[in-house]
Amino acid sequence: MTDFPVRIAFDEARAIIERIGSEHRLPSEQIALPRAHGRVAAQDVVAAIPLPPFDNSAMDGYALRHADLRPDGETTLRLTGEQFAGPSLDLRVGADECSRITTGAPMPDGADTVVMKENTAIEGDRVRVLVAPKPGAHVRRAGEDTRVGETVLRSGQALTPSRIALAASMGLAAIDTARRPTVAVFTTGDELVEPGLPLRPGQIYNSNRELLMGLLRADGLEPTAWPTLPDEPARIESMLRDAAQAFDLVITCGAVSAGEKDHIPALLQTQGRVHFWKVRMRPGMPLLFGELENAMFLGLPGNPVSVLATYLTLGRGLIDAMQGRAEPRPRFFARLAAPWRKTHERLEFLRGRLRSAEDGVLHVEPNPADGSHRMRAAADSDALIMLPEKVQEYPTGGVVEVLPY
Ligand SMILES: Nc1nc2c(c(=O)[nH]1)N[C@H]1C(S)=C(S)[C@@H](COP(=O)(O)OP(=O)(O)OC[C@H]3O[C@@H](n4cnc5c(N)ncnc54)[C@H](O)[C@@H]3O)O[C@H]1N2
Ligand code: MOO
Repeated sequence: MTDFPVRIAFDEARAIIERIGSEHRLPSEQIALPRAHGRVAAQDVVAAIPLPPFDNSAMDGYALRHADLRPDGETTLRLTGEQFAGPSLDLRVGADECSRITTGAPMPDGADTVVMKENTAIEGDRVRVLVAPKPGAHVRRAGEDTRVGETVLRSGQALTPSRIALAASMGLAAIDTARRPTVAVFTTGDELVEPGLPLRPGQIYNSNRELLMGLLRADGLEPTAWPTLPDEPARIESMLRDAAQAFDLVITCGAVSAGEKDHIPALLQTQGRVHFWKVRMRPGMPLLFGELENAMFLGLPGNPVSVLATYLTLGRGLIDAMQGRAEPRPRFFARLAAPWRKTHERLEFLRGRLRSAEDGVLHVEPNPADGSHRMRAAADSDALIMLPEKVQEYPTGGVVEVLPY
């Protein structure tokens, strides 16, 4: 008898992870803008200044009054000043006058239109306007992008470079963001050898550590890799406890299935807490989610492709929830470029390669090597193909959800 759900549906696993992750939301901290990239905003940003802050020119040329231009043919204006991008010189353009202006420079008083330099000829202090611009041409109006008081960023949004740049253009030097989880990464198993060392019969190189560290780093985290756990319960317990006291999230891979050396589920049941064990998905079925000491605990199955699939489909969601990310990640759909037949009823995250054709349709080519140890197939692919529970036949051209990686 267990007091936690076992062999649950993927959607249920995702819902539990999102709920528990949000309950363990990390505190927010104010952080300098250059360090906020990739984090999640923990405050709304309301525009305190308009954007652009003042009327300014969109072109290098001459600022003039449109009313002075002759409707038929050229007009000659008197050049009375020059305003470059920089501090405003408080210039004024009067009747039949113009002022030299550069892109981004404030519009002189009186001027309402800019003529591009290329459409003029200059003779001493006279400017001939060869091609008349339309009224108001090439003027960027104060506040046309953002008005004062508008909410331009919301708490829970991911801080992309464009959003950081928007905050910078409002003059913000720092922003409240969710603290990023600290993550301890463990691999397990007496068969593992670090790359660079000789391999003895029965041993394999540790590839999951690089995989998991890379996935976490690509999501903006700074994970810490611990030495590989031996298949020995006392040492596993002491190392995992150490990590769980100091980190927000502990992620292990391996030792969560049914083997005699799969010690992690028992450890969590007796010394921590299990929120669920085993999800009806392939790969990744023996996934374990719980808590140990102060940390959230994610026990990923050891097969390398299971690590990839469980991190992308559930691990990332936990990290998002812990940071209070409210914005759903974009979803993508594609047409199968070849038919597929599942040999089981579980939800499958098959690997495949995306390509888009000129008709604007995204296609995905399934890789037939579907075993969860087939890292080569995962490396040759660039997306997980989601094949729902129960359905087993997937015809060519059928629409499937894909998760690019
Ligand atoms: N009787 C059962 N056997 C298995 C079940 C089951 O339900 N009943 N589930 C299978 C499924 S599905 C998976 S997935 C695996 C998961 O097992 P574990 O999470 O306990 O992982 P391990 O046994 O430790 O390792 C599995 C596999 O992956 C290799 N591995 C482990 N760590 C690494 C690493 N860091 N780098 C590269 N490769 C690694 C390991 O050598 C094994 O080959 O269990 C099935 N069995
Ligand atoms: O579900 Mo396991 O993850 O086959 O590989």
